[in-house]
Amino acid sequence: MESTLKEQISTPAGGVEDMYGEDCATEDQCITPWAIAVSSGYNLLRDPRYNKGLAFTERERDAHYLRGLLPPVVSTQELQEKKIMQSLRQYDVPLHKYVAMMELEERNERLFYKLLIDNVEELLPIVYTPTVGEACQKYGSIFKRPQGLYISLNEKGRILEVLKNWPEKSIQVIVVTDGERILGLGDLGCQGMGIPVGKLALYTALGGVRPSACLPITIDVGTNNEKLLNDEFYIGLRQKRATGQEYYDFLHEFMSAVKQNYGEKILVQFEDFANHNAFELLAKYRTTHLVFNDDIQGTASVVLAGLIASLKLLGGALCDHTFLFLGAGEAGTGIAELIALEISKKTNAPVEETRKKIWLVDSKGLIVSGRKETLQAFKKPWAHEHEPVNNLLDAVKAVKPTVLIGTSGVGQTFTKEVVEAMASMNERPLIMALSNPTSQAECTAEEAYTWSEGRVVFASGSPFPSFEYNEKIYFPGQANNCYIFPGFGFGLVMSGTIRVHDDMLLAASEALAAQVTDEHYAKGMIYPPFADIRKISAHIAASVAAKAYELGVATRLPRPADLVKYAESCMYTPNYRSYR
Ligand SMILES: O=C([O-])CC(=O)C(=O)O
Ligand SMILES: [Mg+2]
Repeated sequence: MESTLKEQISTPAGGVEDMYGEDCATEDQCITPWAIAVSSGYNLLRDPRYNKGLAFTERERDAHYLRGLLPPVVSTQELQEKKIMQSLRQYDVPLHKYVAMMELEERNERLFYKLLIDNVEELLPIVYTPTVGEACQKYGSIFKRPQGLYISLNEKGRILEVLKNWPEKSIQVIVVTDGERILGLGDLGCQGMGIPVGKLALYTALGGVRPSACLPITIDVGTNNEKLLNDEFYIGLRQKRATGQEYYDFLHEFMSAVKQNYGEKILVQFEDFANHNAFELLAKYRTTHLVFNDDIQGTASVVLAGLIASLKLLGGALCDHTFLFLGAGEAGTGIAELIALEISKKTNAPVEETRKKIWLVDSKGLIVSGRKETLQAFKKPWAHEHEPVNNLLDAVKAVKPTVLIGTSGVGQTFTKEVVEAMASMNERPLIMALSNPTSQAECTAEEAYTWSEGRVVFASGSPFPSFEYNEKIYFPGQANNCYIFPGFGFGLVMSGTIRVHDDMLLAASEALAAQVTDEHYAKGMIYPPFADIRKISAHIAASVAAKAYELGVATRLPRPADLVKYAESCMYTPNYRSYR
């Protein structure tokens, strides 16, 4: 009985499928069909997972009690897509587009993902950075229906019960935040929920994880944001953040409940935690759970990919370059460590040695050995021998970097003087202004190109449009972790991997860099276009899975022979299914 139903479920997209069936990444990830509550008639139109709106066929309208509930016309998904794109384009305000997209997701999930996949370059800045940042700031007013789980201190001792309230049972990926450092916008408390929701939308659209397997979670331990605490529309706990033992005990209850409820292969992505918790949580859980910190590891992997690719434009090997960071938090130290690791693997030099060409500046100036005693643990490896230097411009002059990377969360810090100094020392300086959203970028693409007289190789965390300067068009790259985490996570899930290893991050970087072609290099690009992201994610997933098999942490056996093909065949596609 079960095998017959599974055959029905795995009918190729476009074929007739029992509407009780879920589309599933791999056969053993299928939910047993009878476990799904099925609606018909009016409720079917209200069920975003199955609703097709005007695209229900005559036969489906008869079979599922929809006659009269819809006007006579039968539309196609393509026509629906065209109509919604047209109406989205009429909004001038990005936040209005964001709200319209969220409403679509709540109305018709497949249409939402079809739009996002087919128009990724246009819609990414709406459902993701920069607009998602503004959405979080105003989440109290935007909030209509829960898009994920809210786990607050009120649920202490009952987190397992709360997880069971979520309607979907076969979860593969959780993105969790505690809202303390949302992008470069600071503590947004419970309103940080927009971030896990946005990240998981990309897990599906960019990486191919099916929507029902994704669970956004916001842990609410309070907020120190006075503005929110005094905002009558604030949706979170109205108290200062719990810290210390209370915080760690609560997080521990959460991590234990997650593993108990979903098993060993559930991927937990930590997102936008503050530095002081992010490193500790990652270090604590990476040996017992399948965890990934996007801000430390995902950002590191995407930046390393850009650096590997950029060597075609800059020349030399990675070990020939000197790196200077503004910002020594999760992103800065995460990237620095991965660069040091990659150089170490390539040159056989110990990491302690390869770190020496990587310098970091924090709010107090260059991190140097004289400051070692007062530094937080994650900064200590970067305290090299040097006299004190207390600002970025002087640090650029002292260190003479070939690569300058901004991860401070503070906007407009790559001033004209800083960019000019980089350009005076390097024929082709590489500058990455990674802080998000756009308002926090260290400089704009336009500034980087004009101040360097068009010589810079530039990438930023949030998108900038192409820019014409001296009759030449420049294409800034978007060094955002969304190139990595969807494919990375998909690779872990499809191979049943139980632990993340740094070598998988390196594998993901290499896979992404390998997708940059001569055509892209000719335009000065060091990242491939987002339009190809599904293919890119399949390659990243395959490389990550291959590494997991090599390391013996992948449990899905036998290993598929062609991992790229396997990844592609497992990916969720948003085309409508036919219902019997
Ligand atoms: O969300 C993004 O665009 C990138 C990211 O992880 C962050 O800035 O925290
Ligand atoms: Mg983040």
